[in-house]
Amino acid sequence: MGSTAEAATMSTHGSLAEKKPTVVFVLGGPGSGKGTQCANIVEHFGYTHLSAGDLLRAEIKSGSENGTMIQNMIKEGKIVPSEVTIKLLEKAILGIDNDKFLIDGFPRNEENRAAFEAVTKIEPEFVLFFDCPEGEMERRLLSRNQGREDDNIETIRKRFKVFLDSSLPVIEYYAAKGKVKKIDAAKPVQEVFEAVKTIFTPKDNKVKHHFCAIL
Ligand SMILES: Nc1ncnc2c1ncn2[C@@H]1O[C@H](COP(=O)(O)OP(=O)(O)O)[C@@H](O)[C@H]1O
Ligand SMILES: Nc1ccn([C@@H]2O[C@H](COP(=O)(O)OP(=O)(O)O)[C@@H](O)[C@H]2O)c(=O)n1
Ligand SMILES: [Mg+2]
Repeated sequence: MGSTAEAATMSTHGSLAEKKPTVVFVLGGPGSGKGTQCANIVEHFGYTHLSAGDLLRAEIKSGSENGTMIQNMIKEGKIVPSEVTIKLLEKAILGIDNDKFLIDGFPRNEENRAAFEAVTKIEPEFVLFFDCPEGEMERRLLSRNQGREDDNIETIRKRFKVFLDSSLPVIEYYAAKGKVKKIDAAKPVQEVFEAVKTIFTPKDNKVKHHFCAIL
């Protein structure tokens, strides 16, 4: 998490439309395990993890002029205007010397999606979608213990509604383009990561492993 906060304060050069990094969007309901699995992917596959929520929380802490507005929206489970979030993502990506990024928790609505596309001209490689029943997500959020102001039952219910009304349509948009890789996220962390690994492992590697196994 520290790395996203640091990156957000680093100097920037050029624009995202120029840098054109490889981007994977990591989506799923609140508590589906996006952050947990992104940490695993970073360790094994050389991506940099950027959580839109972490960047927004760092922006509140930095005392920025938008801080109070962001804080109020997060408390209500609402989606912060794209302009703010995209600026933070852009600054982070341009400040990090890598060309492969996991963008976690973004785009969360149609406005996020269309604005990112218009500003950066970047199409995601694919969209990783962690599919998890609401009851399981609720249990996880209520025991997350990270001191988050939005992990209370009242805000959690609002976040679930925003997910169904605004975020699922974005996933459906990419599904219609054949870009969604759906994962059953209700299983234990390690089992979910086995499924994630299959997606990130290059195909020729899979073939090699297969031959090694039968030799
Ligand atoms: N597969 C899993 N099974 C059980 N608990 C999980 C699993 N994945 C994550 N968790 C826990 O659930 C909580 C939410 O996970 P997190 O990765 O923060 O989700 P998200 O970023 O999607 O909100 C954390 O406390 C995390 O440790
Ligand atoms: N693209 C985004 C991502 C998060 N957010 C805000 O940040 C909150 C927390 O997002 P998060 O991704 O850290 O939450 P989790 O899904 O990880 O639980 C959301 O409920 C929104 O209020 C946003 O406004 N726009
Ligand atoms: Mg998260």
